[in-house]
Amino acid sequence: MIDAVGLHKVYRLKKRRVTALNGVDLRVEPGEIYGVVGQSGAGKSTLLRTVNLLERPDAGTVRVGGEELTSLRGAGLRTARRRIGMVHQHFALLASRTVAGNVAFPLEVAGVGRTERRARVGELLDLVGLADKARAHPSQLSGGQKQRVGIARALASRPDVLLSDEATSALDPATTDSILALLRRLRDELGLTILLITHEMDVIKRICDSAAIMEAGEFRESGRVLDLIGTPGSLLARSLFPLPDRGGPDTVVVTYPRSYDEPLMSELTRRFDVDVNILGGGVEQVAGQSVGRLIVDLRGARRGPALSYLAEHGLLVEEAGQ
Ligand SMILES: Nc1ncnc2c1ncn2[C@@H]1O[C@H](COP(=O)(O)OP(=O)(O)OP(=O)(O)O)[C@@H](O)[C@H]1O
Repeated sequence: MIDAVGLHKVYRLKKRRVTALNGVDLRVEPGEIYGVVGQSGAGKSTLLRTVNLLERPDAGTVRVGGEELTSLRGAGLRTARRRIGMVHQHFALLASRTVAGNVAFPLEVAGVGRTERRARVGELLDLVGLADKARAHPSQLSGGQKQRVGIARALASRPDVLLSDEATSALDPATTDSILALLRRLRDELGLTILLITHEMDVIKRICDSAAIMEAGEFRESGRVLDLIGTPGSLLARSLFPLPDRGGPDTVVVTYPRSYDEPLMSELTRRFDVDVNILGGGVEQVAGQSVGRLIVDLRGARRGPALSYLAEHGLLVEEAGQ
């Protein structure tokens, strides 16, 4: 659905040049929730703004739904952009307009008639659970409610793609949960494709199917979240499951990249007569699976076969020192 290839962007300031995108390739499949995570200055906002051509890349192409946006300008680009909604961290609502007026705004700009506009605004407010707030003004709403208005407005033109610029960063944890749940429901019900940027690993863990870790204008790694977690040396796995820096020569890191019903650790003790001492780790729900990562001391004459047994069962085993 989104296919961006070879994106480069350099900002030229008075005394220096800042490379915000340095050869980024991004592919987001239809109906996928894709998260780009990185620290401040990594280039996430520039990437997001490049996907809908609010920022024109110096090099590279952007295709959305098969259409090459980088080849469009003017009215053609404006029409193509209607297929892409955008949600902002600080909501960007018009204070003087009611909730309904804010949601109606893009429809007015697009020349949609009054009767159709009213019906559509009603549908959208229902969709985000704010039907009773149509006449309220933004100042009367909580942060979570404001973001729901932002989402309803972004969906007004029935886009296929939603871009989310740190949509939950200004919200408390419980409200963040409810907005993430809403985004997932919208993906499921409307078949939306969602590209979000965030500095919170938790957002990746909670709703993303795929993710990229961005640093200094580049993707350090990218792919399906569960595949990345199961890849040796994965930065994403390390960030999602920080482990204590402990252990010695017998210590391994064991990653479960999907849910397992079998009690593998006790099986290991029984079958191979090894001592298993868990030094740290955790199990979390990621992309609908119970995924875990443990740092374990594993000792005994049959340590080697025990580790092979884990690997044969699809677990990733890495020596802790590596
Ligand atoms: N309009 C601009 N003019 C000059 N430099 C810019 C501009 N926009 C971004 N930059 C610079 O480009 C780099 C990438 O910025 P960008 O905002 O894309 O990163 P980010 O990962 O989204 O960070 P943040 O989370 O802080 O917004 C930074 O060094 C930033 O200072």
